[in-house]
Amino acid sequence: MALSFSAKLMRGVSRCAALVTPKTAPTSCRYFSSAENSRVLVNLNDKTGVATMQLNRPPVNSLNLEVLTDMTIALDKLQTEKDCRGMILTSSSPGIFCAGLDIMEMYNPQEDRLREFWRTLQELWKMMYGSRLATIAAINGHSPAGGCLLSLTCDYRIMAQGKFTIGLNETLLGIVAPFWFQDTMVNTVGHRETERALQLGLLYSGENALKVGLIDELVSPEKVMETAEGQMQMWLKIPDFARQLTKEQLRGPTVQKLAQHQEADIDHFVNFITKKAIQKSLEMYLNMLKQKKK
Ligand SMILES: CCCCC/C=C/C(=O)SCCNC(=O)CCNC(=O)[C@H](O)C(C)(C)COP(=O)(O)OP(=O)(O)OC[C@H]1O[C@@H](n2cnc3c(N)ncnc32)[C@H](O)[C@@H]1OP(=O)(O)O
Repeated sequence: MALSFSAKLMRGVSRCAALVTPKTAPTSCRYFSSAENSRVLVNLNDKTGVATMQLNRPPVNSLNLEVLTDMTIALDKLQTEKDCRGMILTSSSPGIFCAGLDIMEMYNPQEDRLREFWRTLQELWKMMYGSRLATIAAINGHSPAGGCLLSLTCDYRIMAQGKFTIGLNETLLGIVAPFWFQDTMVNTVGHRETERALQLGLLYSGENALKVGLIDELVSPEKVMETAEGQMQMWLKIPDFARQLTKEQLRGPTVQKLAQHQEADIDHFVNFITKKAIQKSLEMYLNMLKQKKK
């Protein structure tokens, strides 16, 4: 019998999210670590109640089914830790925050896996966007497409200065950002800027992202984490219930919209991505990525 998503999540939690304290860990830090979930590195500081989740899938932290599953399991686990109040999302590879969805999941896909991949992304998005935790994205490198989406689910974004870019560039791949990607962007930068950004597949420099409000701060790469930690302290000064209810009022309707159309969105995604013309566009984009290296 097929397991529901939440049943899979629970199975995953008991399987891999045990809290382990390595000998070298500071006593206030608990690490969620096991060979199985090392694609995301998570630790929770018991003194501050702040967790750090690092994407850890070199070379570019592209999001495949396994990474998305591990993130979902880790976030679920953190949210059930009553002392955990905030989370900083970052990458273990300075220079690359996240290259977005793993294009190989969408190129020549097996339908069952493709469906599971998309459902897991939907679930992660709903959990992140509606999280009870205060969430801050410490964007320490490039953040296109799904990487930008992940950062947009957070409450605050800090990006590293440099030649890094961020944006929902799906149209450059010949694909279309679904309505809930668009909604998240509209809620952040407004309708007009989203129209321009999504149609043109804009990848913003840090300076331009700051101008349009896609990020909240632009700091030198070595200051990204300490800025995130400082900002988190401000968010945690607010009583949790007041902050959480306010977030729920603002974001709840957007989350509900996807929840109500989730199955139709999966059908639409599978139907769209498996079209010959779309497969051709993905192939050309993958070739372009490879050519860029030569
Ligand atoms: C209805 C449909 C909706 C679908 C919504 C889709 C959302 C998405 O997120 S689609 C993915 C969009 N992502 C991108 O456009 C980013 C593509 N990548 C890049 O631009 C760059 O890789 C970079 C700026 C993120 C990093 O550049 P650099 O450090 O120079 O690294 P390389 O380009 O050499 O990449 C190394 C290696 O990784 C492969 N790769 C990069 N991104 C992806 C990806 N998203 N998925 C799969 N593979 C990726 C790249 O091809 C290289 O592979 P090798 O040549 O085999 O080493």
